[in-house]
Amino acid sequence: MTAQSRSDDAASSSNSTNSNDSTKQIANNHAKDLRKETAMPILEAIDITKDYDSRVLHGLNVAIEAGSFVAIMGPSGSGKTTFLHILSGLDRPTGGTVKASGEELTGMKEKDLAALRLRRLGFVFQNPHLLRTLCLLDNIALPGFLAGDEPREEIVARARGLMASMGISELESSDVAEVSGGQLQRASICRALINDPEIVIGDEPTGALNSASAAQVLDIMGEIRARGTTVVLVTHDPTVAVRADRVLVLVDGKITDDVALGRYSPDAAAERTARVTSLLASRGV
Ligand SMILES: Nc1ncnc2c1ncn2[C@@H]1O[C@H](COP(=O)(O)OP(=O)(O)OP(=O)(O)O)[C@@H](O)[C@H]1O
Repeated sequence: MTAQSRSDDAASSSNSTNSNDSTKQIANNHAKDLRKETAMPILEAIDITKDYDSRVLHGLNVAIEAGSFVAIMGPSGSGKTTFLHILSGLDRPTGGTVKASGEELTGMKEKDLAALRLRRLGFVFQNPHLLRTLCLLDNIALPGFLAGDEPREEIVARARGLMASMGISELESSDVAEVSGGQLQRASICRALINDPEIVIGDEPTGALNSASAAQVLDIMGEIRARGTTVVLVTHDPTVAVRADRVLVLVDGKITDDVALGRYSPDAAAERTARVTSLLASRGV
């Protein structure tokens, strides 16, 4: 066990009570009015292709419903991250169209895309890209300041509420280098949520965490989604994918499987894990 994972374990056990509260508070902070949902997909990929030296995405079509939790899986190099970046406006496709709530991202100017990413999407990566020059509270509040829609005190209050909900209140003034990987990832989820996004995008958000911290992050993701925020994750890990209600498998830049698992419940975890594992095995993953 590494020093980092030991400190994650300590953090996760000392924060277990907070984590239970966490979910309620996230819910309050990020409750979406489900009645506002429409039948229009919140994200839609139409005939997406991407060429580097050769073609890596081959005409992908996916419609993601508002409020759903989608896991994208597949072998290394199959195009998962490329597709996620295109879906979320971090990258542009070579061909095809991406729509967010019916609005085309593909032809948007970079300035408008950046504004959309800032206000409507929240990103959680395997390695949290927090700024070393800022304390955790300021890192979390920063996207709120950048959006510039609200008084700073309100943004800071929301950042504090999110930190409390994730059990990391005591780390407000900490430097990025002073906290464990699990705590850092919880801070990066707070940052992703600060502008109350419609969609949380994750690229292996538990990939660098020990199992206790990973489970905590997954519980948080599940709660975010349970309140109506759409969650789209890339993952290699079947224990992450079983939390999703839909699993897409990408092999050689094509969607080979699109499987509806239904809502996660812990009682069905083993059965769902077996289903996802056998699906991946059938694709040679
Ligand atoms: N910026 C780039 N320039 C050139 N080729 C790239 C670039 N980004 C990705 N690729 C190539 O595109 C293909 C798909 O890469 P991508 O990272 O999307 O796969 P992945 O399924 O996410 O892989 P992993 O699971 O290992 O992260 C790979 O062959 C990769 O080498």
